[in-house]
Amino acid sequence: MAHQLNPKQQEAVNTVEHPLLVLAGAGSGKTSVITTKIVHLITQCGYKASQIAAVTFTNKAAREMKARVSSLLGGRNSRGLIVSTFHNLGLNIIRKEHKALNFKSNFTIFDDQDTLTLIRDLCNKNADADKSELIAFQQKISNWKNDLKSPQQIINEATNQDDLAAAKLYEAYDRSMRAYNAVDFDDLIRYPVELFRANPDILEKWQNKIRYLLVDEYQDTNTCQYELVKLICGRYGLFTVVGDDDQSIYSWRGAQPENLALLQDDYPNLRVVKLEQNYRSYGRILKAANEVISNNPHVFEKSLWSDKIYGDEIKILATDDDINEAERIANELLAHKLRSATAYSDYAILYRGNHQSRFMEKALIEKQIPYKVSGSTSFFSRTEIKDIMAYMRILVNPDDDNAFLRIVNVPRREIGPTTLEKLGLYAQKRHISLYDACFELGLKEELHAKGYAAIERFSKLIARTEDNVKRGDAMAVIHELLGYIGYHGFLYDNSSSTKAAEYRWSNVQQLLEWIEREYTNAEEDNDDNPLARAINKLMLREMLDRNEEEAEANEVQLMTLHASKGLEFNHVYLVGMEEELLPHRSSIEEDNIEEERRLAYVGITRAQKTLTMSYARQRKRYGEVVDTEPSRFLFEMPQEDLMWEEQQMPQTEEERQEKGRKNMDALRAMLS
Ligand SMILES: Nc1ncnc2c1ncn2[C@@H]1O[C@H](COP(=O)(O)OP(=O)(O)OP(=O)(O)O)[C@@H](O)[C@H]1O
Ligand SMILES: [Mg+2]
Repeated sequence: MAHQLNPKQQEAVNTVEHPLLVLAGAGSGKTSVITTKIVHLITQCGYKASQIAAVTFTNKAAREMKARVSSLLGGRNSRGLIVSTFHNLGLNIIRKEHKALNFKSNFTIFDDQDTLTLIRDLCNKNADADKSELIAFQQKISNWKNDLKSPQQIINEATNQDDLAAAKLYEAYDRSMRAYNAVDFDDLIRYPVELFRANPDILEKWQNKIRYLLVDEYQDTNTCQYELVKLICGRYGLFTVVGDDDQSIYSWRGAQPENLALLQDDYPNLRVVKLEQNYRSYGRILKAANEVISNNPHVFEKSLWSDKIYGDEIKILATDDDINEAERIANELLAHKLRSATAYSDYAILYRGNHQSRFMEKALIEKQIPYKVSGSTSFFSRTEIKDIMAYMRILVNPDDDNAFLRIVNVPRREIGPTTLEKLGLYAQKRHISLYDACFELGLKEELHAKGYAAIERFSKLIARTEDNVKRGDAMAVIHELLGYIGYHGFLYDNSSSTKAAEYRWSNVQQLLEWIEREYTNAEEDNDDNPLARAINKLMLREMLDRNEEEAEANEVQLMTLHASKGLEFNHVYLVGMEEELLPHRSSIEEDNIEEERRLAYVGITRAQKTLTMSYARQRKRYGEVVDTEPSRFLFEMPQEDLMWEEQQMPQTEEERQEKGRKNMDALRAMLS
């Protein structure tokens, strides 16, 4: 299965003494270079596997890479090889260096929802306050962290009252996170960077450990991640990074394609290798992709060619509405499968936003087509999973107030909002966590007897369980806890049907299995807090991806365009090709079409053999049915390679002119 590398790829693999950037378009074998290079370093250059770290973008990609390396190494040892995401690498560093960072070993990871709750509390807003303002704050804080700015710096830089207020909020946020013994996703990168900057000895230790670093999807690293790369690689810059500026799709997380250019400044001895042969897609698909992306301005000129066959025309389905679109796609897929004797796993359905999967799933279920939705949030954003995770989090870190609030009344314990408010005030006054406040004598005087009794029952239950976890078989204790609180029955009382309840309960079982597996691993590593380690790992959604791995059976893959990065499928369906969906409305408003075009480029280049696209003429948006327009990107593709199911017949004169203008623009762009 190992293929012969072309000379350029070989050059990239052999360049070991210089920092190296591989800059190349989709499907040109960048990831293959990384995999082969790891093997080369171990077998030809005297590196131990444990001295090499490779950073990928998703856990799924990390797993695939690890498996690939192991198989290429044959019998040789790949023990200690680090292949992980930036966040997992950061988590590892924090875990090992938590003392220097002033965290307790049982620190928790807050997800976006947790941090939003915290921000809401800090702003003194109630639960149904307008979210958009809070999200804006959340985004601001995230940006500051990614730019490695401390709260103090931001406060000093503030020039008006609004800025100052936001800066103060950042400071309060930071303090609270410390108090909770918690970190957020941005901290997973920021803290290692701060740690390394402040402690040369710790940095040296890590530099000695990681002797060679490889980074995939480099175009999506942000300032903070780049800083981490620079610190780990030190002066000599023993690294290989590979990327494609045309696939940069995370600007909203602070990714800067300019980092590609920065490398040259920071490492004057940088070597650059460009790859130009695409090994993935049939000619027509590659041509369409190239033409769409040629509408973006380019810093780095690239040209991709393929010696594969030209392939079928790209089909464009015109459908009535979202439901019809889903049914049509399911039918098309089934018909294609019957005609060409393929497996379900040869197919992927890609979309712009997670919400688009709903109708798709329904249609697939009706046709009994096995499928798998992969993505970063679906499983872990389920209520039952969040509930159980909150129980787990409070067991490993009782100071986690968000977890406390999530489950204090789940299942119902008759603890009313007034009681909670008083508890909150009390804890705030005393600068302690909600959980600790439960045990203070002073609290009793503040609460009604009934409220206090309920709080006491709850806190004692947690204390008892925590104690039992420490003493013995944590998993048995957890199962017992769920039995005791009657979570199973609670699900039945709170689900729309028995079937829904069963499904939710099976999710809980699934989660417990994952926890158990991680717990056992941690125990085998003699971790002094195995449950904490297991829960933290889960918080990083790693288990969700593992679920995908198990399911890599014979199933159609459903995912967002963002999640599809780096992957490839024989037959790709790109749905919802409409204005305001792809390109997304917010990007149109912000005049950020280029990023949307890159997203379309990522989608198109996932396809190996066939590509089908669809749009709906009407779609439900925020509860309202609206008329839609086919995406401008459809008109940017070479029209001779498309097979429109329906001739585009604009209705009014105005529409006709608009269409004509679009077509002309597209044509001009193609010719230029
Ligand atoms: N020299 C080669 N000969 C034959 N096939 C190759 C060669 N190099 C890579 N491939 C195959 O081409 C496909 C694309 O490779 P790979 O995923 O490494 O590309 P990539 O540049 O990382 O793509 P993306 O930009 O989408 O991440 C894979 O199926 C890979 O096995
Ligand atoms: Mg790749």
